[in-house]
Amino acid sequence: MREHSLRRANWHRHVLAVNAPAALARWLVSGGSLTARLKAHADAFRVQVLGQRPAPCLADEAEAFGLRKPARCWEREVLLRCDNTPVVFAHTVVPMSATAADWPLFSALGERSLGTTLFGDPMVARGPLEYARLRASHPLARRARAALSGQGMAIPEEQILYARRCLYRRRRGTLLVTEVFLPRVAALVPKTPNTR
Ligand SMILES: C=C(O[C@@H]1C=C(C(=O)O)C=C[C@H]1O)C(=O)O
Repeated sequence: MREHSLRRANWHRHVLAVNAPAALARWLVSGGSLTARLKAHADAFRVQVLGQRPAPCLADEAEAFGLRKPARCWEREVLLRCDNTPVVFAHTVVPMSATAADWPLFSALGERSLGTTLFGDPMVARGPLEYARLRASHPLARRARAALSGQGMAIPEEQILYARRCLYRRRRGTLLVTEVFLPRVAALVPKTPNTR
């Protein structure tokens, strides 16, 4: 069944526009690497790779890239797991127009976090965060739900999922990361008292 990849979300520059519960809003606006922050809330952190393959980007991703229609991209989808609980579904797309020199580490990442390659590289420019409420019909909400099926953590269809996205640039390449925050992220507790 076509997953309505033309379904778009309304992406906002200000987090208040998505009216997220406070426990989620804190994660949506968190600066720096999400990986580093999640690691501070878990004894064990894992990037579970769901797939990395060629695929057309979504309609609202084409818009973010300034393209008139979806372009073929390298697509990477992962679940970020804290103490084996999935807390974020992350979806990253790199237009095929980018060269290996633009994102030298992307293709061979495996279960290493993408964040470690983005935040450690002075050549990477990070754009502003954007926020959205994803209804069940949004392709990324569908994929996040599908990724959790069979893990006893089914998300009710009527539940809104909160997401953020960020455009990164390096040399002539662009890379768009979208993070869909799963309900269980709200229950994470810092492992060290001064972590927010
Ligand atoms: C961008 C980051 O990398 C994280 C890791 C990702 C991956 O390995 O695919 C994708 C999105 C992020 O949540 C980060 O840590 O901030």
